[in-house]
Amino acid sequence: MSKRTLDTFFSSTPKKARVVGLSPLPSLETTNDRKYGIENEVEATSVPMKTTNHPTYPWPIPHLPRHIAEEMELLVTAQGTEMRDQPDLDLLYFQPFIPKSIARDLFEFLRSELFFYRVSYTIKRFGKETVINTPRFTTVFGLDETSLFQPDKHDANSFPTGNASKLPSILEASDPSRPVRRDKYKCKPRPIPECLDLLRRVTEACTDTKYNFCLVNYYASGSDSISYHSDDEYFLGPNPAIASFTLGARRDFLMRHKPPKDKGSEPGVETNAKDVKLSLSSGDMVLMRGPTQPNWLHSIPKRKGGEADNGRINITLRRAMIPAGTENYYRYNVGDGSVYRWDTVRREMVLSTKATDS
Ligand SMILES: O=C(O)CCC(=O)C(=O)O
Ligand SMILES: [Fe+2]
Repeated sequence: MSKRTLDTFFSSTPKKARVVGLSPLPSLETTNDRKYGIENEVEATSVPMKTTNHPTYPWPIPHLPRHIAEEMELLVTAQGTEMRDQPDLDLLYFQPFIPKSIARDLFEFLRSELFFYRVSYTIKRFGKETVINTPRFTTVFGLDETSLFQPDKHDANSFPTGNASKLPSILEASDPSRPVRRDKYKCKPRPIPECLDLLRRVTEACTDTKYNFCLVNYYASGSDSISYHSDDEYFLGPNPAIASFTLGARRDFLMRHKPPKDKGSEPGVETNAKDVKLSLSSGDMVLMRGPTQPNWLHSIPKRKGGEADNGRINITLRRAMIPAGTENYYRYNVGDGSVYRWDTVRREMVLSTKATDS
């Protein structure tokens, strides 16, 4: 089958590729192309780099370099392999979704340009307040289904900038002429930057599913991890579909069936479900859908040595239905701590001197 772009995917007469969301000026992304892979573009030093900005961002996030964006546009017909060989399991596994030709540059770009957090929070465990230090870097963008960001009047890809205490409006999705009540959100939601929104749009086309949140994890080494959990919170609605991408180092992704309710027996015993282990490599995407989240747990366990220490980015796309989802995601993925940025010389995440003004 010939490759189709997002544009042609939705129209009956295939047109020449016009990259959705990319600047019509051919020279705008050359600065980034030189930094993240392509060396031989035309010089365009006087043209500013295109970015997404918003008062909640610690710094503007550049659009994707053109060579990455153009490849991504071609992915709308990517085909995954179904995995439904265990009870209650429904996975669509793309090996890869993002081709190797751009996976490395996309990884380097996102690691360098996004802002990250190392979130701590307290929970009550056995009646005692316990501090949990999230064992990975996180960041999040998006807004639940009940609201919309007010785009900039002149450019649908940017948002009014200015003083964070005077945030631009978030609008009621049911009546976009109306800003939301001041107390609708305690957190300060952040729009999905264009560089991640292109991935969101392409994934929507491939998976026939809508997403309004983009969560990003950075596992700096094999000591970073995520413990067994399921993403089946009530604010995602029943049987939520979650698209989960890997960039950078290969890591094991483990899945196990939840123990049958009220029986107190070992996992898998009554369902005959076997544990699942996927070795996720750069560019892979796993779509978890149907009964998977209510019935299965997943994790990225700690690992000693090997390529894990080169760093891995995970991106998940999800759809939150109500404001409780927005509050939850910002609390656990941004929190109220300091912002980190990748230091290209030290080759590690460092505390940024730029204070978050959100
Ligand atoms: O890093 C991964 O592959 C999994 C991340 C995950 O499960 C999550 O963020 O909920
Ligand atoms: Fe998860």
